[in-house]
Amino acid sequence: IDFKTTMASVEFPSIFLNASGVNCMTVAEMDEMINAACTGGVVTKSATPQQREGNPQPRYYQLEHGSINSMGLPNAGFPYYLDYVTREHAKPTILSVAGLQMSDNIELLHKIQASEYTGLTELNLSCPNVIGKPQVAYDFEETDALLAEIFSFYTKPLGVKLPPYFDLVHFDQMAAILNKYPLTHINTVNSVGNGLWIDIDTEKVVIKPKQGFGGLGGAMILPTALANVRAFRQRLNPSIKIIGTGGVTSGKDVFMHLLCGADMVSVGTALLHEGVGIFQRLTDELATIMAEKGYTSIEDFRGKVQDF
Ligand SMILES: C=Cc1c(C(=O)O)[nH]c(=O)[nH]c1=O
Repeated sequence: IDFKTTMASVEFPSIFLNASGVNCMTVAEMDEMINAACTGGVVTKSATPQQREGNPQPRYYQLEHGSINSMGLPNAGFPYYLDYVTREHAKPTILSVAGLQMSDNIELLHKIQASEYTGLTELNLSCPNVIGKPQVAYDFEETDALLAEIFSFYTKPLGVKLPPYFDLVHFDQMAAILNKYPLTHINTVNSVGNGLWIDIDTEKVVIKPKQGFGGLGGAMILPTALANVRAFRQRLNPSIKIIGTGGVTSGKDVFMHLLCGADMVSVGTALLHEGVGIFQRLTDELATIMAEKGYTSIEDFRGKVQDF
């Protein structure tokens, strides 16, 4: 069974990607993603105009059923990632960018528009860990204004990385905004913002930044991720594809994301813990499920989750 897929006329040899932020900070990590079996390509760490150290450590902690992080957008800086994605690679790249304010986002997209890069870009509207900065995608007016400004000049393939929403009216409002713009895709969900975990022996929080508040990932956020994938698939123009992210640790989870309508699936927390070998495992497990059910193509079941 081949799991290749096409998004914005870019052919991905597999539906699997890394979640931005995991295994994608350096050339070595991005090359490892591209060279690994069963990956569709690589998504870069969200790039800011300048290189950033990020928040003080410890800023990541593994929980029993997931993770909590307040990395603070550490990255090598926009030129580093633009240079990487502009070079030839065996598989496609998605350049992730995250401004620290509106003007950064506009500036970065002007630079990409003017560059040689013709691949996909993903605008991260959902970083929960830049101290003092709200997630743009929770401000509907700002998101609308930003996309209007961007699409007044940007003509290359562009998607957005969204935070999870938890209210059906918010899905309606956000989808109505997104449907106004020629987006190639949405990537949903980013981490569930500002969770908290405590070590009861020390009675202290487990990460240093933001008094222990950080974005949640991993198995425990799978139900939230599935709801966001399904809700946006139901509401968005079919031309806007969906990268399903959040909570994937097994072929079953991939199958559920696809049933909800995901076109591609990305893996964060589980990739960090298992390494790039996870993509062969997810491929094999998904193929086994499909064989058991008599499906020969993802199109046999994509988006076909049934109501009760
Ligand atoms: C880009 C910053 C992000 C970060 C971070 O660098 O703190 N963590 C996340 O879980 N999601 C993000 O979008």
